[in-house]
Amino acid sequence: MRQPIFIGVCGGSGSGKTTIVNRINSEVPEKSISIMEHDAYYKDQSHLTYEQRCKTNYDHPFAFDTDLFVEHIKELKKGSTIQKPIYDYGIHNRTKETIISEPKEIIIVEGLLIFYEERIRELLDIKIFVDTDADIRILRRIVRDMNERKRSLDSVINQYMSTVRPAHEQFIEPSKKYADIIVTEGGNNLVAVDLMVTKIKSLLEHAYRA
Ligand SMILES: Nc1ncnc2c1ncn2[C@@H]1O[C@H](COP(=O)(O)OP(=O)(O)O)[C@@H](O)[C@H]1O
Ligand SMILES: Nc1ccn([C@@H]2O[C@H](COP(=O)(O)O)[C@@H](O)[C@H]2O)c(=O)n1
Repeated sequence: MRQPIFIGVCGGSGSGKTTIVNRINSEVPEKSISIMEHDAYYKDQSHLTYEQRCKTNYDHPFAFDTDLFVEHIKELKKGSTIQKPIYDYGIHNRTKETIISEPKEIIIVEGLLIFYEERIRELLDIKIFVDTDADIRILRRIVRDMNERKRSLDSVINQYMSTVRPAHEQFIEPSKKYADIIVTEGGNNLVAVDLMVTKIKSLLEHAYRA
């Protein structure tokens, strides 16, 4: 197998990164893509109590174990299999389990800060930024965090004002300039999904022929 192609999908929280990645993944041949979520690499916080973990700033680069993330991406690039951490937003911590991630032809790297972090950015072959207005992002985040991440409305609003919004302005929005492609609206942008799927299928065809 040739070296994998790394496609980065970046954007603010609630922009639709996960939705677009899942859509692309469901439309390409089975088992041709591995997904590397930067969120899975939030630092292990087992030494802290739950109350202390609630106070962590999860939107700052310090919250992530980017060393391990970069090491794992490089392992995949070399053709090795990795043990990817599994993150549980409900307890603000990694679980004890890991999941095997294999070096497929296409590797999608997803996260808030993947374009901000130069050492991640430089490993990406194609960089896509999902650009969604702030009002839409916060509305989506309220619904998702209350339904899926067991958060109260008050906690979502407080977190948004104290860390999510400032980090978006400081780290995420300025990193948009590194994008090769800017996709509006996220997962329901079917034209963007179709373009990416077509590109990936063509890369796969060349990989099999090479
Ligand atoms: N185009 C869209 N229209 C409506 N809801 C969307 C759209 N894209 C994503 N969502 C919803 O918004 C929430 C956040 O989307 P998600 O893909 O998790 O964003 P991100 O990974 O960027 O934080 C999810 O509940 C998702 O179902
Ligand atoms: N324990 C945690 C860890 C992260 N978050 C928030 O998740 C956001 C990133 O995930 P997206 O799918 O929305 O990109 C980030 O903005 C963190 O605030 C959290 O709330 N709790």
